[in-house]
Amino acid sequence: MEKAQLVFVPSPGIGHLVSAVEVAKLLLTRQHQLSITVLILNHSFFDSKIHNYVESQRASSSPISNRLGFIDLPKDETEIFNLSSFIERQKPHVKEAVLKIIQSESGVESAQLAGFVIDMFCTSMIDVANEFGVSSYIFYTSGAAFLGFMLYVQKIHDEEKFEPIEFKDSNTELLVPSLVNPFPSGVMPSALLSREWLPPLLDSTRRFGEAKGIIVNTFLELESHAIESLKMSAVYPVGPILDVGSDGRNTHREIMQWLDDQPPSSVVFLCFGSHGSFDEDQVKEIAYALEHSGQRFLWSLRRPPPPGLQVSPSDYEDPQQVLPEGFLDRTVGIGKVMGWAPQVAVLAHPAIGGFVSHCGWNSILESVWFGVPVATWPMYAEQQFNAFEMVMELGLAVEIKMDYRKHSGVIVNCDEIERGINCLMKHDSKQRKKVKEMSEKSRMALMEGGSSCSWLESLIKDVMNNLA
Ligand SMILES: O=c1ccn([C@@H]2O[C@H](COP(=O)(O)OP(=O)(O)O[C@H]3O[C@H](CO)[C@@H](O)[C@H](O)[C@H]3O)[C@@H](O)[C@H]2O)c(=O)[nH]1
Repeated sequence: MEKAQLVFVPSPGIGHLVSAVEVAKLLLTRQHQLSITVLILNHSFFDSKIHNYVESQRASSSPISNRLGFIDLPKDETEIFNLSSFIERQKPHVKEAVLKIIQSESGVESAQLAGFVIDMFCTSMIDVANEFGVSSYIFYTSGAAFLGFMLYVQKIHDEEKFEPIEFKDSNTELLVPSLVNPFPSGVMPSALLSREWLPPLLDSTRRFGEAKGIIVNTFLELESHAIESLKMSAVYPVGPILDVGSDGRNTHREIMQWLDDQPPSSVVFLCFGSHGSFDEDQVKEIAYALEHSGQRFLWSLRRPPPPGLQVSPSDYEDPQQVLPEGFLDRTVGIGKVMGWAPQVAVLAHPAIGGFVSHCGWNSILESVWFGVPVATWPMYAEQQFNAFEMVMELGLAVEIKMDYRKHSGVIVNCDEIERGINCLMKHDSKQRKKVKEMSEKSRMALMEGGSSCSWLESLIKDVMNNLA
């Protein structure tokens, strides 16, 4: 069999990059004639997490390491960051990197370029794949229901002049093919209400049909209705694709040891993704709720970036400066406050009984994988949609809020938060039972003969056939 080469172009966010690299690893493990180069888009605004992650991947050694390469593209120094124009400016860099790969692969035993795997936000890279005369596959880092939602919104936007922002205030519902329940106006995802994000999102969605396939980070048993509703070119639900390797003990020994000392399923974990942070007033309401609830807790609390700066939140040197006076002393026996958390290791720990989450898709898949029920607190991007799906469609979450939006000025009060947390931590809830069952299904999906494993095989076959 001929050797094949794929080029991956992930979006430069940790929630996109990690799962793209994990898909690459899955493909390489199953197909030994394949090698993959991941192109790392580079901007001076990006935080060090991306760089550190890539370095850790470069340093790790496994049987597939010699077939998985990373290339850093030249750093873009443009002052104001706008994703779609940034991606557009990367095209010549991508082209140059791919030309170099092809030239270095010119021997007899060389691997032929079999296609591009392009992140859902980088669809303009289809143009570059076309220049090389190879197929494009989209990697969709969110769920199948949201993919179906975007396809539907794009259709009614183009055909019936549907405007998400007008719908949001209409108090009506949408009948979306990828959802079982009517979709209420209040949970229209923040990204679709943004002047900056809506046009590129619609542009990307319009181009999905040009791809030879769409690889979705989901699995059939989780989103069966949504997956079956997608009537378009090949969709490959090959998930859940997660990086569940670390046990957190190298970097967060003290926190992990504290968890070791807590009873099973007794701790509520609060964590809001790579861009989640709250103003001081909201932080205090969360603190009051935790204290009143009496539940054990582990809270990843992060400092918002300075106003107007599009950078990620950072960790507080001293979180006491935003917490109610004496909070840390009063809760010393039952809770911990920290910055960036080793989320996967925390969710894997038997002491964790519930997860207050912003509902980023990776966080959702991680909660499912480890069988931890979620309380929804969406903030940005498509998270309001995911919260709706988790509570109403899948029954895997309870609601703290489904329609919260970052920078909306709304403050969720402590009673509402406390009610949500107590509901989340109930031992015999139907959500807990259901998420445990789904956890087992998620693991089976990836086993030999499981649904995702079979989809992965068909994807590999399709990629290898490109060389025929
Ligand atoms: O303190 C933290 C916070 C996050 N994480 C990890 O970072 C990832 C975060 O991913 P995700 O939960 O998907 O959230 P975002 O970083 O917000 O991801 C973006 O990308 C996702 C995939 O497209 C979307 O679903 C989200 O809405 C979008 O904001 C997860 O693997 C977490 O385990 C940590 O390890 N520690």
